[in-house]
Amino acid sequence: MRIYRVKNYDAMSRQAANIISAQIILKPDSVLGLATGSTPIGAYRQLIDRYRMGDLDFSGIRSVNLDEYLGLSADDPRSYACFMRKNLFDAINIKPENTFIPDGCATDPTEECARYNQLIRALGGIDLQLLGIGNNGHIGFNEPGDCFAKETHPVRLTENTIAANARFFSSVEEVPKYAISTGIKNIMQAKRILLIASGTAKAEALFSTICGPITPAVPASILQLHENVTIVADEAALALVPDQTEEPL
Ligand SMILES: O=P(O)(O)OC[C@H]1O[C@](O)(CO)[C@@H](O)[C@@H]1O
Repeated sequence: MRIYRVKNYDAMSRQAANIISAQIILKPDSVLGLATGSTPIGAYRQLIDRYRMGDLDFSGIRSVNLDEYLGLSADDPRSYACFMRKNLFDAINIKPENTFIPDGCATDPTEECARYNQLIRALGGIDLQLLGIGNNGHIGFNEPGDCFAKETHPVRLTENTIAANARFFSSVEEVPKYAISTGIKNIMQAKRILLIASGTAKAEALFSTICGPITPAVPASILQLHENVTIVADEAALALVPDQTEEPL
């Protein structure tokens, strides 16, 4: 694991964008695994700025998102499909037909999961998987449990996640209770993983991820077994992790 300890959210966003930009430049037809939530928004803004400056070209990039709420259509402003259009896709030259997100309105979620797994395989796998982390240690919507979830699957969200994500809805009651998430196996099969985190709310989860035992009770702890993981996190998020700083690129 390579850990970059940076000052704050802006520095985290810049450093994450540096890594994603390098991936795009070195492999213009990369498959990027993308994440939602507040954490990646700054990195997405950086990528948009670099695209506008003429420094990045997304025309050959394919993207697969980690997850989607069940019951929200791609047009629903609260869906992750809408989040991605608003925060990244509509502002860059990625081809809409090259962006993939599980269908939250699939009539048969299990079938949708199988289709999504097949899609990731057909794309040749994920070159760089961007991850945020839930304050309970979840990655994607892989919630703490008794075993590591495998491939894309329907999930019941924990009360913790529902409460944490209520800020994107008008009330906690509106937050969907179920989602479709790619699994730990999909994530672990990515060639490279970039996990980003900011703020004290993530400190315990990050400590357990990096320093704790590998356990499905902390889904992100499995990342200790991946050979190419980079964590970019700010001082607040890394407050409990002993300092072994590497200088940012
Ligand atoms: O970046 P945030 O908003 O703290 O969310 C953290 C995590 O929670 C999710 O948004 C899902 O709850 C993940 O996609 C994300 O990695």
